[in-house]
Amino acid sequence: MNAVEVTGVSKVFRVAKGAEVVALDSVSLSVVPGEFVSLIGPSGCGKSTLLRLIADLDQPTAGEVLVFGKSARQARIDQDYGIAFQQAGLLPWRTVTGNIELPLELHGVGKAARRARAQDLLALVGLSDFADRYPDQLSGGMQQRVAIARSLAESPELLLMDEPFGALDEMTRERMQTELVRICAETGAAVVFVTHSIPEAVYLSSRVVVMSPRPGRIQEVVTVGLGSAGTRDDALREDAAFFASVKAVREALHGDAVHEKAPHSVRGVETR
Ligand SMILES: Nc1ncnc2c1ncn2[C@@H]1O[C@H](COP(=O)(O)OP(=O)(O)OP(=O)(O)O)[C@@H](O)[C@H]1O
Repeated sequence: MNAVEVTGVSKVFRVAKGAEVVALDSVSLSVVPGEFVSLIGPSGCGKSTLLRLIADLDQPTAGEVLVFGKSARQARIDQDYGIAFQQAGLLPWRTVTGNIELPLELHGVGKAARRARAQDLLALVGLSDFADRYPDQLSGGMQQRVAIARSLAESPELLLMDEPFGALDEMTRERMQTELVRICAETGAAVVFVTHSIPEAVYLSSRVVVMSPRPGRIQEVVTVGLGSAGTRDDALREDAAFFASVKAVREALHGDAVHEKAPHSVRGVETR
């Protein structure tokens, strides 16, 4: 059974004066268990919309979204996935441990079990020494690591991540990417990951889904053959195979620019 099955999904937003924005048009995508899939594409191509539909934070205008064979709504009710978005979204009045324990607390997990789980997760993201700090006492990168730990609290088999490293400096970002790959290898979670960074998408993913805007469609899916998550380390960033995949994704994105130009020139000819 697929972790995510998106079939023929369209999303139309009604905006001012009856106008419509076709954010997604007939998008289909399958993500198998344990697979890391990135969504990349120009601003406004519908990446966040697609992730929000999978997370049932919004509903499709047409088509179907299944998560582990259930409706998106049922999967949300059953908390079948963890979510980490760009803003860490931590509760400022709770300690790091309190934030990580929150989803467990909401599901009635006992105090001792919650504490033990939080300690494991803090070790996993390298923040054991910061368990009793408050979010505003941490750097942005540390806060995002806490958010990732929280998204992993219930050992989800699926993580939905929308630019979780977007605000980080390049060095912290690369370290976080390495940590995320390690975490996924350890937990076997599938991931749907939205990013603007080609190297980030290539480093993390087994497949990179390249999207195009107006209307948002899947333009190309680039398979990245860089080995399993467990074998990906920093040396990979200097590897010829890595650069080849970066080039393939870049070309897929540039293909979009070529497609966009063509109709304009045709229209120009028609109006003359
Ligand atoms: N709630 C909304 N109401 C109206 N239009 C929306 C809404 N949410 C998204 N859109 C529109 O849908 C399109 C896709 O937006 P979305 O945020 O999914 O793109 P994106 O690829 O994630 O962009 P970015 O890379 O800039 O984050 C855009 O044209 C956006 O303006």
